[in-house]
Amino acid sequence: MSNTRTTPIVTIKPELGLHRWIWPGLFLIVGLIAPLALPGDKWIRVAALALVYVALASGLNILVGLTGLLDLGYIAFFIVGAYTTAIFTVNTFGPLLEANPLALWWILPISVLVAIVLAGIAGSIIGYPTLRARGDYLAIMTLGFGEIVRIVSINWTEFTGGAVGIRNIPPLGLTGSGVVPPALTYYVIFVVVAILLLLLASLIASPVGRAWVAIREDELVAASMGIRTRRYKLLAYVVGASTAGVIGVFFAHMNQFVNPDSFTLEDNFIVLSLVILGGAGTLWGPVLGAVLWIFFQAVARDFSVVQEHPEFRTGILALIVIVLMILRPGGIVSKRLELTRARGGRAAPPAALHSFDASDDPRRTDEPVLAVRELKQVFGGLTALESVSFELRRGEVLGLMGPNGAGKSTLLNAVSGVTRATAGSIEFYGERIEQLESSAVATRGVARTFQTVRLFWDMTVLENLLVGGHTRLAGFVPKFLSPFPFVRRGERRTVEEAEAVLAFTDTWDCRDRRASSLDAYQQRRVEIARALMTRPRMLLLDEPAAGLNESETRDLARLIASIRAAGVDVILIEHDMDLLMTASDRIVVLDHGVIIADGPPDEIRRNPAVLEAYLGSDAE
Ligand SMILES: Nc1ncnc2c1ncn2[C@@H]1O[C@H](COP(=O)(O)OP(=O)(O)OP(=O)(O)O)[C@@H](O)[C@H]1O
Repeated sequence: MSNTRTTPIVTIKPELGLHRWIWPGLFLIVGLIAPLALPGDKWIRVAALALVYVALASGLNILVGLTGLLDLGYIAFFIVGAYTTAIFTVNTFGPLLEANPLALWWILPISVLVAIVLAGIAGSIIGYPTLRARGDYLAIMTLGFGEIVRIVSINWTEFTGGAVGIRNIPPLGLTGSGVVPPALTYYVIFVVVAILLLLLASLIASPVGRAWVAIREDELVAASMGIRTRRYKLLAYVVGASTAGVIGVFFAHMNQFVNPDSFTLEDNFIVLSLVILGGAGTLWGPVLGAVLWIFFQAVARDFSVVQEHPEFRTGILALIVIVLMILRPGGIVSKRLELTRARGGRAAPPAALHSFDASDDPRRTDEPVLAVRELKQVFGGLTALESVSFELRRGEVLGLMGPNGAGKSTLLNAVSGVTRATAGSIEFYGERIEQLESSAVATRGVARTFQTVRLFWDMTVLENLLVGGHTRLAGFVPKFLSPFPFVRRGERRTVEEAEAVLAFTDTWDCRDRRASSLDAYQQRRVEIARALMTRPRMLLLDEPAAGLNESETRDLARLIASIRAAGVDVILIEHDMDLLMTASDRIVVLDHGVIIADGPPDEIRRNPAVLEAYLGSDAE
């Protein structure tokens, strides 16, 4: 069988030079001259409001666009920020500010810090229980949370002033009192939003951003690369919430009052629409979406039909989003996000794999690499595995065969932590791993591929491999600090390693190709390369030859042999008997969840129980 390409080849190279400064340059220039160019104070106020929505949409984009987590209660974090500063500057420090208005310049940073902490806590409160929820459940939970915060703001009268709200919040002037020109307020908000965008952009360009996109693309695979998915999802909530909290503070000072009418349920949908309109998952899409919408809304307000029916404005937004989703599903700025700028060489480096020399192995013991004992897996009424016991020894390729539905993939899922076994034990280098999450199993040195190839389709091949190398890119905290040289050095080293692995798996030519534009054999090899990037000690291959032709299968056998020679032990599930018999040192045969044979390929070939199970009546 030969492979046919179904999608055109898409090559994506990082933007270098001046090109990458177009959007930030445009934002800075337009942002700086806007108050000078706009006709009058009314429009400067509109521009300041647009900046508030830029920050809101960019923060929500971290959740919805990058990480793929729907949040319909996002405005709650904005409310937290706005009320924090209102309570601080009016209730707590009000008398002090009256006596000394300049005190605003130290009270404001405190307000911002407290807003970050409170909104961050609110973000983790909503984030934590929703970590296991997706889709509809997540949407409803976030919507509910948003409403709880709004209702609390209405009813907690002694703190929030109830329906009346809090008035006389100091303006964003240099003196902290008096009448402040709108242009000054605008520039303060512009600086804040520019800083927020810079922080978000550097976070997105760091390994954290790549981990978020990996979670959005395929959470299960991201976990099997060692990414602690719950931690990163929680981080996305905290970052998104803190962004809304900070801009909430400045919004309150801009308006000089807050009350429950300042924030409606509808605002959640508007901000979400702006993210989608501009381009979810892009850096500049939400910025553009917010600016266009707020200005459009301000223009529309002058039309009599909109004055009579203000609800038309939201209706128009909904209509625009629907039309855009049909014509341009990626949003106005549908430009793909760059997930690394690090570049290696132009020519293929020497093919190499981080090899494990058993003699230096500090964990070297006489124990087997993997010992599975009495493993049982029950799905509802179906027993997929029944008391399965076997071992993988050092330096071995272990074949796993059995008819369809025998339980092979179920076994691999249990070993790699994708599913939790019902009973029994799994030891990897003497350590019990059957209760561990798949990310923890991966960090201990177990990598895997999937029966149906599961790449991060929207990423390039190199980016796929960098996700595989994620756990080595410094600790959790430095992963945030992408602009700093030591993180970039780490990234460059990982890129070099990825390129060596690409050469090793003979996929160097695909380095900058979008994964979705690879042919079937390239996909298989890239999936193996990505697994090898985790520097595994054991590699689990689930039917890697499915869909390959004869010569590709022979190549694959050679690749498996060189992986083993590099010190990685392999468990190979395969229906292709030639490959299984040539590549394996020993074969375990499963049938109906039970091991019926375990021995060298020659013995298995002649084993009557195997012939009976595999070939049925043809065995005779
Ligand atoms: N998550 C699940 N929930 C319910 N049943 C499952 C689940 N996963 C697997 N099964 C069932 O467990 C049995 C074993 O399936 P498994 O995929 O492990 O077989 P396999 O040996 O890998 O087969 P194949 O060679 O066709 O991939 C099948 O009957 C399957 O329907």
